[in-house]
Amino acid sequence: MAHNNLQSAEQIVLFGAAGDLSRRKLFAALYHLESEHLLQSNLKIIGVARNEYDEKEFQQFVADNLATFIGNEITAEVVQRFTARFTYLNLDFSDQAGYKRLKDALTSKTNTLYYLATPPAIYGMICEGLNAHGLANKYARVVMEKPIGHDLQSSQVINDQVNRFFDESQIYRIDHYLGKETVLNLLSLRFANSLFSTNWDHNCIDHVQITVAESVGIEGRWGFYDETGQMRDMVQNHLLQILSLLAMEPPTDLSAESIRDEKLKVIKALRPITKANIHEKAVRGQYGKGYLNGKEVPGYLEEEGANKESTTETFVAIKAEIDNWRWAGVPFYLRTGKRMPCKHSEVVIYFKHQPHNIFSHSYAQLPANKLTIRLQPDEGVELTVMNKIPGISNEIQIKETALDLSFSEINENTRVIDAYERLLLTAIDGNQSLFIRRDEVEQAWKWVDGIMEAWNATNELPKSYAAGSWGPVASIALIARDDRNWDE
Ligand SMILES: NC(=O)C1=CN([C@@H]2O[C@H](COP(=O)(O)OP(=O)(O)OC[C@H]3O[C@@H](n4cnc5c(N)ncnc54)[C@H](OP(=O)(O)O)[C@@H]3O)[C@@H](O)[C@H]2O)C=CC1
Ligand SMILES: O=C1O[C@H](COP(=O)(O)O)[C@@H](O)[C@H](O)[C@H]1O
Repeated sequence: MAHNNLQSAEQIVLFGAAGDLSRRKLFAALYHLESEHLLQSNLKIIGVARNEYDEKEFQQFVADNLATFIGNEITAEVVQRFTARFTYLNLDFSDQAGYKRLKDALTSKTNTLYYLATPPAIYGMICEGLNAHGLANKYARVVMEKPIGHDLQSSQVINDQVNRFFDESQIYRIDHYLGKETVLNLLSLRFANSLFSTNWDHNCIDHVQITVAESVGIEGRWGFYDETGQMRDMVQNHLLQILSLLAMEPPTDLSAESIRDEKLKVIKALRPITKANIHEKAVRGQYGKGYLNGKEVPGYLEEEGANKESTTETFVAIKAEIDNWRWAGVPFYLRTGKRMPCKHSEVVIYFKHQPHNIFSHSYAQLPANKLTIRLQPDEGVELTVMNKIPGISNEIQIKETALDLSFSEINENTRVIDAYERLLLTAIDGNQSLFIRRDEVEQAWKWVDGIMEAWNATNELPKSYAAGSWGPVASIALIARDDRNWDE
């Protein structure tokens, strides 16, 4: 088994270089790193896919996609410098003998990052090809895209296939939410501010809400999405990663292992949701037709390529509970869906009410303090506090006031870095802290599988909601039962 020596990669091999992810995200992210002079001058990138391109044609393909997906911001000089790094190899990944050509195209004994931008089902086959030609060596690291499997068992199969040839220290499992500025800021907010770190538990916090709403529908990938659904596509990875960063104990330092150890403990402590309590704890929905920005949009079953019988969920709401000392009695309400009114992701921490109200002339019940972390768009942090209304009246009058830290205002001239830029740079540098360890992925599947099994056992269909709404009525009831409301 090879172990990586943690120096910067000098070669990137991009498997699936003609695919959607490469075209839309990876070329653009690497281009931005190039334009900011963050790529070493000797870094080479080899695109590998089935299509027939020669080197010049592939460089043109990269340039065309930069123009499409970045647009006017690109400059000819940077495009020229960037595309000159690319070569191309035509390879069917099932052709094990063909990896000899890849070996010949690479410089040996050089740190090499293999980016698997392909369907996860063929990760094992690619790793086997690399190994057969001596490329799964100590100079290699592998980036794997999500989803790693469809459930715990299939995820174990993929992880086993890759782990046969690569040590965990060489494997970088992507969850692009961990590359987002605002998600990373959860660490600084929690652990660099005593105001929050000393008030971050069941003594002070009433409950937490995590919303990841998207206005997009299925965007021409019905087949893929229908096999997956919102639970596997968003909850198993992105929402559980956000939840574990919010709920974890302070890591001893910022190293990959310290953070991953703490995140794992949170996922392990999630209380199982079973057939016995599924109705109380979780809601799944599927969008019907509706209106978004004044325009009629089709329902999930009317999308192009849809199977009219599909029961796949496009919306999930969950009341998650963490069975540990810090979070006893503090629910974490999660919700995520497609075709919601707008793209809007946020975390809201509701603090506890004051034990006694001396301002009852102003408020029958004092509103609790609330910390809102806007993940996207309009990234920022807002804390609501009670404040005196200026004036000379006999009684002190108070009102709820927001301390608003909008990132675009405080970082006015700073470009918002795309998650893939940061993730690629850290993977090139051999830093695993923003990537997910195998046990985290598998523990997350275990919890999610339990919920999926419970749903299947009920034989109930997902609840319908109109496109452009905030999800099925049942998701409002889920939180209203506890005498709470979703943040508006
Ligand atoms: N697209 C996105 O926004 C996101 C994608 N992902 C993940 O990234 C990965 C790639 O997704 P995406 O780019 O959308 O998928 P695509 O299907 O668009 O691209 C996959 C690429 O792999 C190539 N490929 C597949 N099988 C073989 C093979 N046997 N031999 C040679 N080439 C092969 C395809 O070639 P060909 O065209 O010839 O089939 C294509 O170039 C997946 O794991 C996906 O889940 C994750 C998050 C977002
Ligand atoms: O991983 C995925 O994420 C996107 C949402 O990502 P964001 O960065 O735009 O919030 C989602 O649309 C997609 O279905 C899912 O696979």
